[in-house]
Amino acid sequence: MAPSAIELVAPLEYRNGLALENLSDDIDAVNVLKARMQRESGMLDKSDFDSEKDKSKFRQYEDACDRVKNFYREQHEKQTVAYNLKARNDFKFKARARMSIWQAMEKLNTLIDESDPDTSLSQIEHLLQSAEAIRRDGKPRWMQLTGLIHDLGKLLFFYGAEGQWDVVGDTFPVGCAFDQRIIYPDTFNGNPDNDHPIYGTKYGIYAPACGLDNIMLSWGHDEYLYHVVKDQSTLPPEALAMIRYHSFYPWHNGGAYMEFMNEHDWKMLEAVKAFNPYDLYSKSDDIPSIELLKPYYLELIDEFFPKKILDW
Ligand SMILES: O[C@H]1[C@H](O)[C@@H](O)[C@H](O)[C@@H](O)[C@H]1O
Ligand SMILES: [Fe+2]
Ligand SMILES: [Fe+2]
Repeated sequence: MAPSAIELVAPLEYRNGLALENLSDDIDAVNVLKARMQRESGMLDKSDFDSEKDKSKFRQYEDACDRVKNFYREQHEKQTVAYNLKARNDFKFKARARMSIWQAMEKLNTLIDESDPDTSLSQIEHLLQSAEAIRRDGKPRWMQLTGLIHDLGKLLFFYGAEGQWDVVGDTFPVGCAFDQRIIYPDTFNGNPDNDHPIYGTKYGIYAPACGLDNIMLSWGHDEYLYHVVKDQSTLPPEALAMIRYHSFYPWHNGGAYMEFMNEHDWKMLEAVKAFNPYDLYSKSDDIPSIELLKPYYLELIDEFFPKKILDW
């Protein structure tokens, strides 16, 4: 019988089954081993077990492992209006850290995103995969840089987050009814806002066509990074929208909450949709070489961030 992908790439301890029983599913196992093998051997070419996945295999939440399901249950129960007001207040008044973009990317290297059924690579690798996919397609430099930084808001995890539930995962508005197009919609039954007399209604605390800028999206890496980048870079509005709304899948992918959009949002929706495939599908690309790519991206960062050291 032909050896499986795991057997082909696994170091001896894995082949003997010692560590494999701890790994929840095949995709985790293959990604972790692939990353490790490539890092150790300096081999960065397409390998013969390459797991190029077909597009319908991404974001399969019904088949996801318990880690992902538990993550969303907790997030959907805890993202309330009250929590979101507190998070924004903390963001405004608490000092966090000062560092460069590249330092931020390196710091994120230890975070494995519990909400993500499609990758278990470290965040720096995901950022480089996204940026490289955008660059390969000949897209503008500001968009390449947006790919490179779009998830840096996950740094929040190290600065006062209550867990991963207020950092990663898809986003959705709070203060109005939770839409059925959000993944695992039933888990909102445990959210105290769900049957609130105002927050539980279609428009809630908002008015039709008020603009997404006036909607409070569940607090996490998108909203946080948007505020950091808006004030400290020269990136265009499209880049800011890509950052702020890239996790708002019920909107850009599901077509929910359109009633709140204004004219500007319709333009931004196009940008966010153009960005999405590079974020999502690059997760099955080869693992990029951080050291080889560093000089190119350091120059790109300098182009749009006038200050080397940012306030996070
Ligand atoms: O699990 C992922 C991950 O956390 C991404 O960074 C986020 O942008 C996505 O919306 C989410 O589904
Ligand atoms: Fe993200
Ligand atoms: Fe991402």
